[in-house]
Amino acid sequence: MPLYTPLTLDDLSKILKPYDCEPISHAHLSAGVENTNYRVRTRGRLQDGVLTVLENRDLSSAEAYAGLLARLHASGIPMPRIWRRRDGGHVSVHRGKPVIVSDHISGHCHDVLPSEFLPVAGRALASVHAHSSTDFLPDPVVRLGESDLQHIDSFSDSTFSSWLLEWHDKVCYVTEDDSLPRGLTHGDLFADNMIVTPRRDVVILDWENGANDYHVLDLGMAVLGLTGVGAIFDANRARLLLEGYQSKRVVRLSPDRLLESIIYAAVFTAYHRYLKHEIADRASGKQGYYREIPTFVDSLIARWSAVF
Ligand SMILES: Nc1ncnc2c1ncn2[C@@H]1O[C@H](COP(=O)(O)OP(=O)(O)OP(=O)(O)O)[C@@H](O)[C@H]1O
Ligand SMILES: N[C@@H](CCO)C(=O)O
Repeated sequence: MPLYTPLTLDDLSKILKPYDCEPISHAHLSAGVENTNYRVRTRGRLQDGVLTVLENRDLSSAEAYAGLLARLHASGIPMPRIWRRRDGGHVSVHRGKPVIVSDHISGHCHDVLPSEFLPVAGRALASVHAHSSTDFLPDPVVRLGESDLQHIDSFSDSTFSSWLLEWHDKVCYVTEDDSLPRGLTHGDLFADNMIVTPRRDVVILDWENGANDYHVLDLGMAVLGLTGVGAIFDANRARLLLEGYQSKRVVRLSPDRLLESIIYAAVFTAYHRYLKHEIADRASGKQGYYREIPTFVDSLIARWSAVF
């Protein structure tokens, strides 16, 4: 992945001063595509940190995001603790870009979550959905608005544009049903946003899509993010994820509603992959990545009844 903001030990030393620690060593974490992440070992803190340059936020949006992370961590959500500066704030600025630091979580970040951890991931998502307050939660992020839909018309892969628009038309009603339970959602529960710890728990990273949204849509995103093997939906993996979720959260899931929520999450994700890797950043090394999603949706529809 591209390294948007290279940082030297000297840069880190300046950034970390308000957190009362001094960097000893640092290493770029190359897995993410949106932000720049470095792991840092410091004198002053026992636990390593992950320093994140929030590449797509201004200072006030970064402060709101950091405040959300701090509140959610304090309420017991399984996520890294964000570091607080001496002056009580969480955000520093490096060359005009906002920077936050969180605890580094030891463990393993899998490309494909091994199936034995799917119930654990389901339980972790249920604990997110059990969060009771909606104070300070951002508005839904997993949405395509009018300008997105107009933009799709201009994509040079016209087969893909038609696929996006047709499916959006069929399933967008899932974002408009106010009778459905809503509350805290993660909005991007893919394997690369989870660390499996040595205690075999799951810690959830990257809350950039965190919002007050429909739980079923978030569960749909998790099915999209965790049940594929290659680009193919696996009914047994979905069963394990849903069993874990339902072991902690007793809800009646409508298979049809969940299927359409997964497809909405798929349309949203495919659209953003196209924007990111085919238009905005053709050097990301992920060209053609969006094509996995229509393949996933075909296999999902063919195999969905095997889940129940
Ligand atoms: N607190 C942490 N502890 C351990 N590893 C971390 C931590 N934060 C990030 N990482 C590692 O860095 C990778 C990228 O992190 P993250 O997903 O937050 O970045 P991003 O650029 O926002 O990525 P994307 O938008 O592609 O999901 C993770 O997949 C994980 O391997
Ligand atoms: N989960 C997204 C990446 C954004 O975090 C994807 O698979 O394209």
